[in-house]
Formats: sequence, C-alpha cells, structure tokens
Amino acid sequence: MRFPLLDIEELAGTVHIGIIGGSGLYALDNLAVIGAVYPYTPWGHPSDHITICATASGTKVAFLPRHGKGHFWTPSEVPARANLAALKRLGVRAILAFSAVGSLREEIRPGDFVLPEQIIDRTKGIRPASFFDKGIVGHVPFGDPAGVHAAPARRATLICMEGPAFSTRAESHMYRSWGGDVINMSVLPEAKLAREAEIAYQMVCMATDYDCWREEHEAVTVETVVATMHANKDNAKRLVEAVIPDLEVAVKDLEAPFFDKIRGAAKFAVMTAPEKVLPEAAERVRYLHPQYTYAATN
Ligand SMILES: CSC[C@H]1O[C@H](OP(=O)(O)O)[C@H](O)[C@@H]1O
Ligand SMILES: Nc1ncnc2[nH]cnc12
Repeated sequence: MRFPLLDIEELAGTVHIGIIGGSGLYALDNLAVIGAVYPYTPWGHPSDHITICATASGTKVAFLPRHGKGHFWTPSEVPARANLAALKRLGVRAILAFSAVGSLREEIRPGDFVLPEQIIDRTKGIRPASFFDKGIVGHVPFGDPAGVHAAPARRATLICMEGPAFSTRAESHMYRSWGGDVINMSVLPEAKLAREAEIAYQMVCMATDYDCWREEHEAVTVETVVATMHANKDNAKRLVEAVIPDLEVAVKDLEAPFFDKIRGAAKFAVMTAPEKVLPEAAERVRYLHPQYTYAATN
C-alpha cells in the first residue's frame, strides 16, 4: 500500500528518528503512518519510499527498507548515500538499523539480537563509501563506529563482507580467529555515511544462522535466513516500540553526551583548501550540512 506522497522540504528538519529495515523487515506496521517521501538527492533516489510514521506521543519516525520493499537491491547496490542523505535532510539525528546476520559464536543463537560496537571491513571497494569526493576531500573519525556505547556487556564485532554469495568455511574460520562475532553484508558503507552525516547510528543485528564454520552442520542458505527472520520480525517491531521513548528523549538535545562521538565529525573532516573545493562538490555536501562553509565561494 502506498501512502500520500509528501514533499521532503516541507518535512525537512522535523523527523529526528530513523529506522532502517533489513532483510525480512520491509515495513513497521505497528506505527501510525502519516505519508511517504521519495526525494531525489544529489546522490539519487533512496532504496524506496521512506515512510513517515508517528509514535503514540506524536514524534515523527522515518522508516526505510534498505533493499526496497520486495528486496530488489543487492547489498553491493544499495544506494546508501541517497538513503543517508534523505534521512539527514528529514532531520534524522539517530538511526536504528536492523540487519539479518550470521553468528560466528556458539553462544549467539539464531533469534538472538546483538548490538555490535566494532566493524571489520571485508567489502571490496566497489560501494561508494563517502559524501566527500570528486572535488572535496574529508576524513571523519570512525574508531568507535557505534558512536554511543551500549550498556556494559561483551563488545561484539561485526564483519561486513561483500557478498552476495555467502562465505566459504575457510573464510568463516578466519573471521572467528579475527575476533568476529557476527557477519553481514550491509553495515558498510551505511555506518560510515551516518558518521559523515553526523547521525548517531546503531545496528541491531538479528542472528539468523551459524554461517558455515560448524563443520558438521550445513552451510547457511537463504532459506534458513528467511525462516528465522520471519519468526524474528515481530521481535524487531517490539524492540522499536520499547526503545522509542528513550530515543525520543535522546534526540531532543544535540548538545547531550549521547551525541559526543559524532558532533562536529563532518565540520572538522575536510582537508581541501576552500579555494580548491569544486563548487559542485560544495553544493552536494550542502544538502547534508548547510551550516558548514567548506568552499571559498559558499
Ligand atoms: C538474506 S541473507 C544476506 C543478506 O541479509 C542481510 O541483509 P540486511 O543486513 O539488509 O538484513 C545481509 O547483510 C545480506 O545483505
Ligand atoms: N551468514 C551470513 N553471512 C553474511 N550475511 C548474512 N546475513 C544473514 N546471515 C548471513
């Protein structure tokens, strides 16, 4: 079902919470829907229409299915820059991003949720991974990719592989030896772009399988992932309902400690001398950060 199409510029700056749905989570039907946006950003259109919902207390929440509703973008093709740019333009300050992941640890069982704090990049350099390019050079800090520390717990590391084929058993063993706890194909460049957009970002990993490191078991298949995700998606929706009240409070004040890791990340990232920033590059980045002056001609 399609909802009334709204103009992103009329909503700009008013939607502070963003939810990205992954494999198996293509709608958030437990929130009231106001309408949808499908903007053309300097990086093209997002994966699909972004649904604008309202919580019980009236806070607006943006929901975007990463692979499109119907799952038509491969993990390598997801237009991540357009996705993050559109969410930023709406005013999103914090994102909860859901993902179906393989477990690399016995104790992380299919059905478990994991909030990873670290990422190891095994993508192959074929995904555009920055807003700063073609006439403007910028490097944001990314030592703490989750941005906000979760409650004290064992710190989980997420491996992001290119795909689309799943890993070999040798790779799966190697990732375990590197300290990987869970694996997907989606957290990058999404998490890096969120940092460049100065949006707090936390991926919620939903374990669907044990990948292929358990020699005596069958290797992961899409069937296994879909079956577990199907059973899991109501838990994902319940989690959104449970955290929204805290998120509503957290996103109110950009000066609060919640935003310490990301505040000013893009302001101080740019290396290019103002007179050398290409006007078209400055114009693109202005869509995200109208308050920063990167170019001499701004
Ligand atoms: C369907 S199995 C592989 C696929 O599932 C995950 O997608 P998402 O992170 O969007 O839930 C994984 O990253 C792969 O893209
Ligand atoms: N085993 C796996 N490897 C990569 N991505 C996944 N998504 C779900 N399970 C996965």
